[in-house]
Amino acid sequence: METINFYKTNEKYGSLSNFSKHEVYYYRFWKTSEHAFQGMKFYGLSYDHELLIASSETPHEAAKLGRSLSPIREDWEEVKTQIMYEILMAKFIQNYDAREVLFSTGKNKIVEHIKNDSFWGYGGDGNGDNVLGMLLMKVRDELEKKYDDCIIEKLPPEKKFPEYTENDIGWRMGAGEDYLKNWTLWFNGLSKEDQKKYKIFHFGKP
Ligand SMILES: Nc1nc(O)c(N)c(N[C@@H]2O[C@H](COP(=O)(O)O)[C@@H](O)[C@H]2O)n1
Repeated sequence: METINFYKTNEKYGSLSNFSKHEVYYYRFWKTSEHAFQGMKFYGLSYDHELLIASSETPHEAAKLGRSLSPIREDWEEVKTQIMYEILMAKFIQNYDAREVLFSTGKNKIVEHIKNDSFWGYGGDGNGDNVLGMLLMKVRDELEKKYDDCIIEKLPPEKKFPEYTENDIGWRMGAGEDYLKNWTLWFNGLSKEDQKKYKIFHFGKP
């Protein structure tokens, strides 16, 4: 088994970094998964801080803000790993090209090669916890297993809500609106080949 190190976003495995340019929808739209992670430190606590991070231009700015603004959520240490997992799931479901990079790591070990972070990364001497690498491997293994099933199980909006007509107000509010928004993000994140497969499965033609 090889070890795959990643750090800089312009390198081969750069899409695995939270700093890679992949938009994520997680409670709201964020420019990168780093924006999402840093913003969640203030979720339900300070909308102003959340908004400041959401509107920051780069993931570096988002990280700087997230590490300097205060106070952060009291439960942050307990919830941060689960939140990172959910954000990564969202990122790799919603971004086909990033998912391809993740899948290209095969069964190999993934390590965030960062010297000054011994929680999320390898920590300089290899004794770091590498939590980000562990989560990426978990997301990779779960998505690889479920992806095909997911394509088949996720109903098109018109099949999920057969009572709604094409211009129904139900698509612009409540459950119909949420489903349509999430479904569109999910569908747009599929490869062209998977979109075709999905249409054939549900509608009998691409
Ligand atoms: N590029 C980069 N620079 C650093 O200094 C880092 N610590 C990281 N690691 C990433 O930072 C995020 C966590 O930040 P907190 O310190 O918990 O606020 C997470 O995305 C790590 O992957 N990256």
